[in-house]
Amino acid sequence: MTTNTATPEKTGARTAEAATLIGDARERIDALDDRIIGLIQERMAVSAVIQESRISSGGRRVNLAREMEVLGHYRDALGKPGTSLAMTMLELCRGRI
Ligand SMILES: C=C(O[C@@H]1C=C(C(=O)O)C=C[C@H]1O)C(=O)O
Repeated sequence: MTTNTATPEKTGARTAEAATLIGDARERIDALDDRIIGLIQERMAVSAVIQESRISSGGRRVNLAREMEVLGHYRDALGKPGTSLAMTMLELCRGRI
């Protein structure tokens, strides 16, 4: 746990109270981002196992029908930007196509 040293200068807040609140919330965001990055790295590893297994069996790395399901899942949950997020994540997991 880091000590909150947020100042109005660092946060854009106009009062010390708002700066403290923003500093605390930014610490939570940084912790969430660390967890999100960890989950993405875990997803990349699981995806690699699937891709390697398929390639070893004579198949292709990419399965577009499955990717459409993944894209739809993110779009349903997050709207149009969810599709962009899922496309970036798929690129992280299987490279550029
Ligand atoms: C992981 C798979 O392989 C590839 C990677 C995907 C993914 O990371 O979600 C989805 C489809 C495939 O292009 C899979 O087929 O499930």
